[in-house]
Amino acid sequence: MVTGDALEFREVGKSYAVRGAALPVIDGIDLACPPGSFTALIGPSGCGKSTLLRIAMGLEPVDAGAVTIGGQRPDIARKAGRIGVAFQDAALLPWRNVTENVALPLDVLGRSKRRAAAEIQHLIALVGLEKFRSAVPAELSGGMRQRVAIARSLVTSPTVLLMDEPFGALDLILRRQMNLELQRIWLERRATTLLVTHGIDEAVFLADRVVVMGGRPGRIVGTIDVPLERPRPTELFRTAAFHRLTDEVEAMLTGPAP
Ligand SMILES: Nc1ncnc2c1ncn2[C@@H]1O[C@H](COP(=O)(O)OP(=O)(O)OP(=O)(O)O)[C@@H](O)[C@H]1O
Repeated sequence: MVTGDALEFREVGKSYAVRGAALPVIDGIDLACPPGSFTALIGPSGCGKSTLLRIAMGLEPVDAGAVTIGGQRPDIARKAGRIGVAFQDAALLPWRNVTENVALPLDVLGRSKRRAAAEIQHLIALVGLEKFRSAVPAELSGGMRQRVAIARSLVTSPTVLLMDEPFGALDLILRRQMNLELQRIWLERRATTLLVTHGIDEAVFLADRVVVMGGRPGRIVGTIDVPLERPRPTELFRTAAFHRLTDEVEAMLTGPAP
């Protein structure tokens, strides 16, 4: 089993230059994700969630504070294959089949695909696509493409998994099914996971805790722990305990009633 690395944001601040002026996007973000934890990040559009993920990937520099993965800089962790990423757009290469798309991060890192052949097949089975190994993306549904993207995100055995609305484009039924699958995969792999989502249900169903952000500049307004046992069944979506938690997240997200 892969052991997750700690992912830590310490007093992170970031501005973008917009028409000559510095526009603060996030400010004073302090967030420690312990090894093997699952954190969901939720907040209004434009509050800087994707920016935080890009910083954690080492793709954006910070203006203040620091982010570390297992105590190291994110760009170093990324180049060592310790970060897996999955986004709303599965972004598969249309000319590559499922096996070749899953293997893509190995090509990028210059690693041997031959040595990883068994792991690639294991991941394809893990996301339920054994029969589609040789299919190209045009032959797959949206949900199947997203499964390929999740298998691809795990192929370097990352210790940290960063997901930005991975199921945002899917309908509710498929989304719930993918939530169950992601839970199963996470229970098997235990990478430290940070999931950005607009779905309060999805956040509570999957995470150990839900971190709520507020906007302009983006900052953390609160955290709600989810003390529900795993594996969590889909019946959970209909329980009072679940609704108490989603109500709590919603209240924090929308602020006090006028
Ligand atoms: N490269 C950039 N240059 C200038 N401004 C940017 C840049 N990238 C993002 N922004 C701005 O930073 C803010 C935060 O964007 P970000 O995409 O991180 O928000 P988000 O919370 O992920 O939003 P959403 O939920 O809509 O995806 C937005 O106001 C956006 O316009």
